[in-house]
Amino acid sequence: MVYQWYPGHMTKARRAMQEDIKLIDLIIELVDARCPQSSRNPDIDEMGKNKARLILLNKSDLSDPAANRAWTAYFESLGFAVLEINARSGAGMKAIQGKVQEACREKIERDRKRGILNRPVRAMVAGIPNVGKSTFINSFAGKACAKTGNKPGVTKGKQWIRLNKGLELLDTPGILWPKFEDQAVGERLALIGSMNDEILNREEMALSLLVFIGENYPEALEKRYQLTLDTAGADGDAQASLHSALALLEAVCKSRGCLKKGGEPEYEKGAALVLDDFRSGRLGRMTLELPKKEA
Ligand SMILES: Nc1nc2c(ncn2[C@@H]2O[C@H](COP(=O)(O)OP(=O)(O)OP(=O)(O)O)[C@@H](O)[C@H]2O)c(=O)[nH]1
Repeated sequence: MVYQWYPGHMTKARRAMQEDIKLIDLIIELVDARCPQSSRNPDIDEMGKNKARLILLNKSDLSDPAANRAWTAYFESLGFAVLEINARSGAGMKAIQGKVQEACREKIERDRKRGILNRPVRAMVAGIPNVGKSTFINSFAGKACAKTGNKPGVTKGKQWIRLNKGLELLDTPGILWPKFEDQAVGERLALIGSMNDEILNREEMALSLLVFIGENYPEALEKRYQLTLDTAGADGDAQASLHSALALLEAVCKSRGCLKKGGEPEYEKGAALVLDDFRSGRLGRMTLELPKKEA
């Protein structure tokens, strides 16, 4: 689905979410495990401040396992329940119930003190576009369930998916919009494919991705493109590193046969290939950002 980021759309999404939040106990916040900070909107912390929270690091099949652990520890240190999942394959789903209990411990305790026993936890899924909300709902609740709310004109009011005696899920996810705090956030969101590629410069994206990979996962370049990294130019000099990025893209083009008739590299094609290799995980599991260390 292609989204247009205009204020009217955002305001509407935010208002809808604020209404829905009143109905629930728990927010299940999906973030992209490849860039958990850039793919969340911290406004949710304000909007959902009185609600329990479970953060799901989705697409963890594509992210670096060590980074997943670092992010889990980071979000736990902020007081959230956290779980790595793969909504597409269903990996991690079995552990969700336990995490829901963990996140809602206070609510369950409060209910018990008031003599309310076994009141189901009501939850909503929230996240930015393309983070995997629908896939998660389908996979978690089962395809048949998630579709019941999808009948225009038939459905009135809110649809709840009863997952078990203890948990009900609002069938419409809350849409958050990304927060472009700085250029790096926008770049990471573009790299994971959560923005329309048409408006972006694929060559520039591929160049900065290649530099990032060369610095952080050099073995991936060797494995996928048979490139051995020449460290010349990696001395922090912007001009030099741009030069080496171009050299990298050129080498990728040569290695994968992205060449024009005369043998010149076809950069556009090579760039598209690098982006696709990254997004599909063919370059290996990678994470674009790590939690910031507290000073
Ligand atoms: N590799 C991988 N892909 C996933 C995972 N979860 C979802 N996807 C893919 O990510 C893409 C987006 O998933 P959706 O479920 O449509 O995301 P959404 O958040 O509902 O998107 P919007 O409807 O745009 O808000 C789809 O191509 C999914 O197959 C996952 O855990 N791993």
